[in-house]
Amino acid sequence: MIQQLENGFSIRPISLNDFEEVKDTLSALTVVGEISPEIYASLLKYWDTLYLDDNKTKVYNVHVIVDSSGTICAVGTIFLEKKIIHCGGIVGHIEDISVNKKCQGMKLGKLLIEHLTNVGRKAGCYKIILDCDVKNTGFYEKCGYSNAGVEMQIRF
Ligand SMILES: CC(=O)SCCNC(=O)CCNC(=O)[C@H](O)C(C)(C)COP(=O)(O)OP(=O)(O)OC[C@H]1O[C@@H](n2cnc3c(N)ncnc32)[C@H](O)[C@@H]1OP(=O)(O)O
Repeated sequence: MIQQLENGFSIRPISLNDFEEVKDTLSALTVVGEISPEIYASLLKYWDTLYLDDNKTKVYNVHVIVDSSGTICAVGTIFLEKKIIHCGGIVGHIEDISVNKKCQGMKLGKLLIEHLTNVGRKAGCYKIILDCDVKNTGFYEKCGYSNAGVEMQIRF
């Protein structure tokens, strides 16, 4: 399931061996904190158990962009939520988008969003949504997204 992108980059689902590089790449987004290789492995195993009704489309699609040497440059997720409304429709949630600091500004973020959006479109999503900081709205607009409201949260 490796897909070639431009300039020697490619995109593929996350794998067990990606542990350290994915943590490093996610640190451009937020504090990753303590997570053991065992918990990482069980998370990947859990994601591998969840499929939509077609038994082919994964609910959790966590994908990485790698360069020609195989080094991870970006990571991002689309989670596919099956709903009651819209006739049992599917909403895609784009989450945890992070481009390694060394690779920012090289259009990898845009390629990643386009790829994940395509995963959602192919799965039959009637919409794809995401939360982001105001400073990133310009980036998502360049990816075809538009402002659709306000994020609310309660933190524990
Ligand atoms: C749902 C979520 O996870 S939101 C969290 C997003 N992630 C983060 O904030 C983590 C740290 N930042 C990053 O990982 C990256 O900088 C990202 C994901 C915001 C952008 O990825 P990059 O690879 O650096 O951006 P990319 O090179 O693809 O830029 C595509 C276009 O968007 C523009 N752009 C990039 N970032 C921004 C921004 N913050 N504001 C406005 N425009 C932007 C670029 O100039 C480019 O425009 P162009 O096509 O006209 O030349």
